[in-house]
Amino acid sequence: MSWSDLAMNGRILIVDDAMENIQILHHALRDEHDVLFALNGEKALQIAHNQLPDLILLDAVMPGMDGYEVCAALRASSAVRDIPVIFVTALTHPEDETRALEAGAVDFISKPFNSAVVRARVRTQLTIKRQADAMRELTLTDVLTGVANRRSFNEAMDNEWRRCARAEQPLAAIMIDIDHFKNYNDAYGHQAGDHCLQQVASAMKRCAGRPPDLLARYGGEEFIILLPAVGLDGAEVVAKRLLEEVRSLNLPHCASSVSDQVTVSLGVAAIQPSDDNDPEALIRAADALLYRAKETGRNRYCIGNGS
Ligand SMILES: Nc1nc2c(ncn2[C@@H]2O[C@H](COP(=O)(O)OP(=O)(O)OP(=O)(O)O)[C@@H](O)[C@H]2O)c(=O)[nH]1
Repeated sequence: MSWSDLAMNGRILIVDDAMENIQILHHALRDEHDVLFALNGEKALQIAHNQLPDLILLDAVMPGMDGYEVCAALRASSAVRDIPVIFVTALTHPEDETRALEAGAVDFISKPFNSAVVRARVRTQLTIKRQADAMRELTLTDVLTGVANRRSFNEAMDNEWRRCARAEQPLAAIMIDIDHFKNYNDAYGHQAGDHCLQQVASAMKRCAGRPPDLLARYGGEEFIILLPAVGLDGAEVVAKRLLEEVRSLNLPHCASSVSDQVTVSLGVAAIQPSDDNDPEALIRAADALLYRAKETGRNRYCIGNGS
């Protein structure tokens, strides 16, 4: 993607209580972007959460929830906190502009505005937003396999833990380790080892691909899958599929005592998150069960409840 691409084809939400103002902005932006609109603050928040626009153009003065309140509500929600907001308003005092910026807006445009200036400012903010998204993606992704990294996993675990505790739903984790991977590296070389990790990661991704499921690289050749709202029975289904999917890669492993192909061992645990336990309990349980799977022959899963 080039610099200029970063500034185009955004999803822009226009929020204004006057339809004619929306129409003018829509006219200014429609050739470069996908435009959504809302006639009040409540609707704007709903659309922001459901459609995750790249940028919001927000009127300050509206009946009911005004622009400042909308901005504060956006900033208070982690799902939409990073969507940049540009105020577009008939207010012109420096205090109004200051208040908007203090509420979290990234820019402030006074009406009447010039369409070319609005387009240029939207392009600038869109570019910044996309650069920030790309940076964030980099900090959360494992470079070799493209799956989530440990930091990303920790964030997801905290969120899902709280979500499952509130909803009184279970949370399952599967810890996965490639069998005799040191021998694999020694036999085939480190580069082949890297390639093996990539293929095993892709295979595992196919087994746990529903939106709340998360596959992460937990350590060198150790992976973890988090399965929100899944109990032990569901996790066992995923574990069986994982073993099968890795076997069906048919990757030769001449230095394994278990099989002539690459295999994995799994520790499968589930827990009911609450105030009386913590994420570590689930990880510890999955890790102990993985250890047991290794001890009892590898190329298998061991399963149990977290305490
Ligand atoms: N190629 C490659 N190897 C890695 C990477 N990260 C870790 N490893 C290797 O993974 C191996 C892990 O070996 P061990 O933890 O001793 O375990 P193992 O040989 O898999 O044996 P078991 O787990 O007991 O079946 C080490 O040799 C690490 O060097 C990586 O990114 N690329």
